[in-house]
Order: sequence, then structure tokens, then C-alpha cells
Amino acid sequence: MSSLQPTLSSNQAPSTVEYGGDEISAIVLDPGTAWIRAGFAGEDTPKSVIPADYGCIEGAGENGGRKMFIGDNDVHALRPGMEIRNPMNDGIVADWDTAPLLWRAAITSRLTTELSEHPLLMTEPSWNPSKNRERTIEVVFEDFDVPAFYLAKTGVCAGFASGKATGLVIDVGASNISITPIHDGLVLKKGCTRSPLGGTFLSDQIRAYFAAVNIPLSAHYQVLSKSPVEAWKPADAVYRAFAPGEEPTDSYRRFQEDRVLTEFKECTAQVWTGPGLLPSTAQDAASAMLSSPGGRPFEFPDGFNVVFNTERFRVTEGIFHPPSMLTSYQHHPDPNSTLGLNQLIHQSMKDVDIELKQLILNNVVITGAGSLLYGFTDRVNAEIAAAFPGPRVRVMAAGNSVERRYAGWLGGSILASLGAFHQLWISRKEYDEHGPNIVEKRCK
Ligand SMILES: Nc1ncnc2c1ncn2[C@@H]1O[C@H](COP(=O)(O)OP(=O)(O)OP(=O)(O)O)[C@@H](O)[C@H]1O
Repeated sequence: MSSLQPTLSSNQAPSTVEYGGDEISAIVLDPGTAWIRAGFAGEDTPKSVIPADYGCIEGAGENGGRKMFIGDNDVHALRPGMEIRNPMNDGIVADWDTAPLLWRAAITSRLTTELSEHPLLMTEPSWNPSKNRERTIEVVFEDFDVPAFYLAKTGVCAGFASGKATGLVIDVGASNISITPIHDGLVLKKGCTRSPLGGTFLSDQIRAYFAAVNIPLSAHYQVLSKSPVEAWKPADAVYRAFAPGEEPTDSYRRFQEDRVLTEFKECTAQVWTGPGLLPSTAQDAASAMLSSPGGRPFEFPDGFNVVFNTERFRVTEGIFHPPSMLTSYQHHPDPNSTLGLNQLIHQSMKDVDIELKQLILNNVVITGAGSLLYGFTDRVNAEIAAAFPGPRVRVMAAGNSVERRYAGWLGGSILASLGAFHQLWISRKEYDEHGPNIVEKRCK
């Protein structure tokens, strides 16, 4: 990969003493909005995956500070007064007091407590601003005391995970859908686009739909036992009762409901694969669907259950056609100014040099857990084929859901274990000499 060249020619490659040498495994950390993934370079899955959401009780910690609950077991445990928070906003760090604590926990819980012995490669979205990048390098050298560091673009890493140094990476995360054109291992910044139509948006759409048709959304912790009931009949369940002052917080309830919404996305929600847009009336959609398989059932934690027909397509259509989104809740994206997925691809390709366009369209890579929706890849294929007719458009999506969920991490793992990569590490000595701004010069 020709881009694996030191980009700051005045700097010598760090010596093996400075970055630990080839026998020390680097750590790869991919901090997302939903999940933080950490593992050793050269491995094919991250050993540690923890939620980016954490629990917090103000005043319950040492010296009256906050007490934090980090990791899958702790954040899901039922505790009165525990609020659920997340340090990310729009895919980048918003709360710098908390994000590094979560990163450290992701590493120390399953990998090693000796952060000072392992070089660290972290991923970042292409829109991460300079001040965040500099803050990141400060944290890792000054708080974590790592011997060497590199900040790699998530899109580039996801491309590498599919064996592509050139292509178009479509990443459906929790916060955003982002489009990143890459060429020879470098991001083509002009062509990067994104919309807030990721997994959180889809959860909000499903929640809004349930509210609109009076489907009661229960969470697992609320239900002590349940008996089977027929579709659309009220649940026959025993619900957990809470003594005054013992109730979970609203943010905990919502967090637990979101788990159920994710189950709905995994099992029931589906993307309309065309031809064309999902018909806007239920009747037209139903007749267009005659050629598609029938409905999909979904059972809520309390046993209430429904077979979803056209509605399972309706909730996802806003991703491709924002004017179709449900707007019956606060803080929804603007349906008229938000770019849908096909518009994002168009916009991105408009800004890519004409001679690279064909090469890039020949290597379209779909990644991110949000892309695991039924029908998603088929719809993207159809949209791209319609927008860019020609034989050389190729869309790739790993069939293995683990690869799709961890592509950013996996690409970082591949990158950091390449023989030539040691030239790219920023050593502590270089950081001490040049300060945090070195990240701008070295990590393009
Ligand atoms: N099978 C599935 N089908 C559809 N969506 C899914 C599925 N599994 C998980 N999701 C959704 O994917 C989202 C998380 O995706 P991912 O792990 O790629 O995000 P992230 O990298 O943590 O976030 P971001 O890229 O926004 O920083 C969540 O909203 C989750 O509900």
C-alpha cells in the first residue's frame, strides 16, 4: 500500500525501542457511539466490546462525586437513581471527562492493565475536528502513558478489513450514515458525506411508529412472568412493581426499551428493495408487496405480539427517502434538508475526481451494525445501479455479521500488524518534541 509512507519526512521512523518492537502487540481501540471495541492487533475480533452507554449516580461516589457503572453487566443492572449517559455526540467525543474512562475500561477489563507497554492505534470518523484529535493524543500520552500512538480513519480501516485500499465505504453506525471515499489508503476528504440516519434514528422511527398505533413497548426488566396471547391481544404478564424511591430512572427505562428496539431491527424491520420507493399508502404498499414474502412476527418482552406487514418497511424508508420519515417526535432530522442514503452517495461521488470515480464505484463496501437490516444491501445495490449504470459497479458487504459489526476495528488490527506500519507510529519522544499538533501532521 503506497500510502503507508511516513508523511512527515523530517521525522525519522521511531526506533523499535520507542514503540516497543514487533514482539509487543499493539492495542487497537475503535470507540463508537454504541460500542467501544478493543483488542490486540493481528487478532480477528476485538477481545473487549463494551457499551459506550454507562450508568451514573450523582453523589454516590467517593467524596460525594459521581459513581459510574461501566460495562455490559453493570450498565444493565437495575439500580434506583442510576441515569444512563453517553459521552458521544454526532459520532465524536462530547464529554472528555468520561470518554477516556470508558476507553481505559475497555482495555483494562479484558486486555491488559499495562497501557504503558503497548502502542495504541485508535480509529476516528473523518469529521473528527482538530481539537478532538489533539485532545485524544494528549489523553493517550499523558494519562494512559502509551509508548506510541496512531489515529486512523474508521473508513480507511473498514476498507482494509475488506481488502480494499480504494473504494467507497458506506458505514451505518448508531449516530450517522457516513460515506467515505478512499484512494490508496487515504480519505478523499472532499467526498466525505454523512446524515444523522443511523441506528439511533431508526430506533426513534420504530418508537414513533409504535406510539402512533398504540403498541405498548415493554422492556425485559419490567416483566416478571408472561403467558402466551394471540396477536394484538393485551399482554398477560406480571410486571415488576417498585417501592417509592426504588424506581429506575427514565433514562434507564429508555435504554432498556432501546434494547428491544434493536431486537426488532434484528428480527423484523426490513428495507424495501424496490423497484423504486416504498409506495406511500398502505394499500399501494400492500399490493406492491404481493410478490414479497409475508409478514414477520415480533413478540415484546411482556408477550404482546404482532405480525408486521408493510409497517416493517415503513419504519426504515426514511433512511433512503427522508420525506418518508415519521416526524411525530421531537428532535427528528429535517425530512426536507436531510440527505437520504442515495443522495449521500451522489453527493460524495460528485466531489470525487472523474478518473477515480469508476475505480471507487467498483469497490463499494458496506459496513456498520446498522447495515445488517434485512434487505439493506439489496436496496443499496439497486440505488447505486440505477444512479450509476454500468457494468463496473460492485457492492460488497461481509456476509458474516461479526465482520460487519467490527470492520473498523478489524481494519485497524490489520493495519497495526503490517510490517511497514511501524514507520507510522508517533512515539512519545516525538510527541514530547512536537506537542499534540503532531497528530495533524502525521495522521492524515
Ligand atoms: N441486526 C441489526 N440490524 C439493524 N441494526 C442493528 C442490528 N444490530 C445492531 N444494530 C444497530 O446498529 C447500531 C450500532 O452500530 P455500530 O456498532 O456500527 O455503531 P457504532 O460504531 O458504535 O456507532 P457510530 O459509528 O455512530 O459511532 C445500533 O443503533 C444498533 O441498534
